[in-house]
Amino acid sequence: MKALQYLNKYFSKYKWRILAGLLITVLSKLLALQVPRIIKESFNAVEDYLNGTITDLAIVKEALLMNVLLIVGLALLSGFFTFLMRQTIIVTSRLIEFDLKNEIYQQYQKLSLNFYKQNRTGDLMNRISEDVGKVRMYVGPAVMYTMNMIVLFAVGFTQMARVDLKLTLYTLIPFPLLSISIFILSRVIHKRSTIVQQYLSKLTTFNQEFFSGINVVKSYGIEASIIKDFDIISDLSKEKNINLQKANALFFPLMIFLIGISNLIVIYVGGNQYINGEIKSGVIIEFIMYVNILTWPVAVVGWVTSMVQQAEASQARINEFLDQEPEIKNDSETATEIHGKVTFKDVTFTYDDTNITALKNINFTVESGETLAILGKTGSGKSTIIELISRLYDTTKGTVLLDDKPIEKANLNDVRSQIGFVPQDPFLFSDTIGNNIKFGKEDATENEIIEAAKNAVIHSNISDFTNGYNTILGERGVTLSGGQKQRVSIARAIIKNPKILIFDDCLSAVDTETEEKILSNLEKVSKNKTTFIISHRVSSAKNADKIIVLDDGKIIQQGTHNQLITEKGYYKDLYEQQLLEKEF
Ligand SMILES: Nc1ncnc2c1ncn2[C@@H]1O[C@H](COP(=O)(O)OP(=O)(O)OP(=O)(O)O)[C@@H](O)[C@H]1O
Repeated sequence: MKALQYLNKYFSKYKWRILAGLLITVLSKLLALQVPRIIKESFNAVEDYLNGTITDLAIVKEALLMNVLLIVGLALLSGFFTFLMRQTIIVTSRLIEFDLKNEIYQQYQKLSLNFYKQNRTGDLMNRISEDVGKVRMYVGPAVMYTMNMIVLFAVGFTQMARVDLKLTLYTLIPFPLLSISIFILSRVIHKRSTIVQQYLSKLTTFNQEFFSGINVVKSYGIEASIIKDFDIISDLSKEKNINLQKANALFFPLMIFLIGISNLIVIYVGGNQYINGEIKSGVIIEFIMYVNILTWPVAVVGWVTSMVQQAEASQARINEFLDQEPEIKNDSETATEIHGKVTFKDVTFTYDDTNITALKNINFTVESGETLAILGKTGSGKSTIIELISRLYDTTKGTVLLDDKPIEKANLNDVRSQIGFVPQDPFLFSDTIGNNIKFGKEDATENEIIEAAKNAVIHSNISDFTNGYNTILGERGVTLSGGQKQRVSIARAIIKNPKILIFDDCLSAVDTETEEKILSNLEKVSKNKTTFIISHRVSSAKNADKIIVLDDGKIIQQGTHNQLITEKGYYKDLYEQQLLEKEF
């Protein structure tokens, strides 16, 4: 129950609704439990007439009619209160479900990049949907059935004991057996449903990866082997589901069997008491009705226990994420004005998950408004530098300074809002092209969007689409080419008008002519902005104020284009090689 304590704050938030639910439950059950007594009185009246205690038939008939009307009235009222009970408690559980989902979602937004690397998407989705659903069963139905059971049992038992204590005790003999066996069965159901849940998670993750990689699957023609893998998981999932259903199927027969035993006891013991003249026949009918009313809450004990156990397991999984502190925290609440000077001072960085030291003792300074080009072989650490500037990670050793102060001291939101980042593999949302560009500046006007698109040399492509900037992208819309996606992503960064612009190898998918155009536009746009250009092409780097060349996480060359082409090394080789390629 420890994990579930987390939900107490929500119980406290909705305490008045829950208390109202409790009150309504008490009323509804008090009314429902009057019915057996009224039926007993009706039977007793008939019995009294038959054995001559009452002689006036009209009185008996009138009593019967009154009782029938009373029962109908009670049933209607009790039904109305049951409706209200569900309205209060189940609605409260939906409100708590809503709050909890929002809380998890907000936490997902806060958590750092590493968290997303360590956890699979299917798992993240399951915790916010399936697990929250299980927790809702605890805050809703489990609470409602528990209230129901306590009220029914307390009131029902008192009423029965008042009528006949001996018969009450006999009637209740099978009840502990009933609750113990249902408790055991519920544990089995719980274990099996946990396994079913795990397989559901595996299936979700499998499908999610398959749909994301559909291009690769189709182009490699490996559908058959994917189907085979899917069959294996889904076969196991089916087997586990059948196992669960076998246990579920035992639930009702077991309950009906034990109710039957209780009824037999009432008939046998009550029948003997009747023969001995200790009770009237109406009491037997009354007790049979109590047995049937009380069995359900007893049976529900096991079910509720299993619901609580499942909710406990789910809440523990949710807490695991909620308790995680974001690795990158915003330590400064005060606003920070960003000018854009970036300094790396003896920076070393090791990725936790792979233990790869991607940067080793890096030192450089880029003045505000300057452009730095970063070149180097693949895997040399270029993107890692960018990740440290955007504070997606913090350094392992050394310091990144922003405007001469450690970047950790700056307000994280201000840092990120002053960075326009174009990643290597741009991501566009399933939305219109215009909205994808506006993503960088929500209140951008149409003219600003067009201006940014022109600077990214994508405007004419967009204009060629029938719906222009209103063209929908993504699953149900147009698929852009790699180069077009890169340029929309560049427009998104430009429109933001940030102090720092970062282009991570984002011109790789455009031809050299378009690259030239974009670079010349960028020169205008990036005036007074600190700009980082990562590239494998000298053409992208040559106009930069500074160039650094990385190899295996270390700076092996730095200087300007004119300096580096005269220096023996990677840059000169690359320059000559690309010059030759151009000539051919
Ligand atoms: N998120 C990560 N987790 C663990 N290791 C990583 C991660 N990202 C990069 N690495 C490793 O760090 C090293 C540097 O990677 P980085 O992406 O910075 O290189 P790069 O120079 O940008 O390469 P490319 O030109 O191919 O984009 C590589 O060995 C890579 O495998």
